[in-house]
Amino acid sequence: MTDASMKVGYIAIVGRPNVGKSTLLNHLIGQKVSITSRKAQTTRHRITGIRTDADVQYIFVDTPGFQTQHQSALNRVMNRSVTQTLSNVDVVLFVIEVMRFDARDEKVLALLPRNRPVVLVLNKVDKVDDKEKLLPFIEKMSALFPFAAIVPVSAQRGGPQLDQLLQEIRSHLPEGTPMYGEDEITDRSERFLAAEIVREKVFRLSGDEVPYSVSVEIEKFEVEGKLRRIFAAIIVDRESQKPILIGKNGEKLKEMATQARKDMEKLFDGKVYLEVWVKVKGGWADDERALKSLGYD
Ligand SMILES: Nc1nc2c(ncn2[C@@H]2O[C@H](COP(=O)(O)OP(=O)(O)OP(=O)(O)O)[C@@H](O)[C@H]2O)c(=O)[nH]1
Repeated sequence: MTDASMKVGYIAIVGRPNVGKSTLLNHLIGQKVSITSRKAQTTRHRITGIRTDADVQYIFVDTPGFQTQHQSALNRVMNRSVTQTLSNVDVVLFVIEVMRFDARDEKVLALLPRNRPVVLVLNKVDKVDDKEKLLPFIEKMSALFPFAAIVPVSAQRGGPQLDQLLQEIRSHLPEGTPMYGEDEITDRSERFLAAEIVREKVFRLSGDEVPYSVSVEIEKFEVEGKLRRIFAAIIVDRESQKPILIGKNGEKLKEMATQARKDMEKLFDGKVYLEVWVKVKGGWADDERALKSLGYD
């Protein structure tokens, strides 16, 4: 299929943690693909969201939260990933919280490419009572960088501002042939998305007690007509972290699994049977589980 009037391109979303990048992505593609959480830094994977309209295909690249507080190896890798992402896209969306521009935003600003269009997205405008204050803020921001455009939005509420943002992005995309089918919203597998959903629930429901080293592995993913059977392991480093996730009488784990299952059913548009358990990395629990799972079918 070659269609000269079709525009196709990559868009990176950058910004310090918690400005609403994941929320924005979810609204722009109309489905919950990237994970969001009140807790900063939950997006560790590079996630691609795809939106296909009649004459344009937007391929969104979500980047890990830009970490400016600690200089761990992980954070350095994350920052490097921001830089790499930016050198491979057609448009950069730099997201900040409207009326706020702090030292952390400044560090992200320093990474922005000069040879690509950068659109400044002022998110959370719903929090601004006095809209008159907006204009001076926009003026202040436009003096900092040659932005291609400055668009105020509420990623949470959506509305016409998001259409305006899409139009703005479209104007910077090159003409091309669509790379994905119309109904594809992500090139990530359902397996990957299932793991992301479970991981989001872990962060949402266990507050600050759980370290970022927690990961989720999908050990089995079976599809039977419209039913999906998903077996997910939450992997922790130490035995002592297990009870935090499991909770009293297993209640916390049960709640995580219930919420995750509901999200999955919405996303996959079908029934989900979900089993979630906590596993200590490299521990004996692996073997026990492996044995147990043999007898499942
Ligand atoms: N009031 C308001 N809150 C918003 C808006 N957009 C996002 N939020 C909230 O801001 C918080 C952070 O949103 P995320 O989308 O997880 O932020 P993020 O930038 O992806 O964060 P990291 O993954 O940590 O980099 C959540 O509690 C959102 O509900 C908005 O337009 N208005």
